[in-house]
Amino acid sequence: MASKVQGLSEEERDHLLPLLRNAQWVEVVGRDAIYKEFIFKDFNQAFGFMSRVALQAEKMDHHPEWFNVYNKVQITLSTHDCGGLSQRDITLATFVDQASVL
Ligand SMILES: C[C@H](O)[C@H](O)[C@H]1CNC2=NC(N)=NC(=O)C2=N1
Repeated sequence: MASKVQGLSEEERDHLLPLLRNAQWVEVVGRDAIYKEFIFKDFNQAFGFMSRVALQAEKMDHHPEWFNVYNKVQITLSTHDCGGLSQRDITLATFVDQASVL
């Protein structure tokens, strides 16, 4: 069974969510999750990005919900093990942003 993951505290949310919003992540309505859309030059760039994120996700054992068509990748991050946002989503969001500009 997946062990318990702590959700973000109110203090952590107050600190972290504005930083994420500055980086164009939005809070999903009706669900404790964050979302961002990435547009690349073409499918090759989009899939290269997804490959980098996929390898990191496996390393972290923390996986994105995502949707890709051609050059567009839409990503939702949330932690199923705590039913909402945790530090793991923040860490993965930071990695995703870095991987999107390589
Ligand atoms: C068993 C396995 O470690 C868990 O199910 C992991 C896998 N990847 C995961 N990914 C995400 N986004 N949330 C989780 O709670 C999660 N849990």
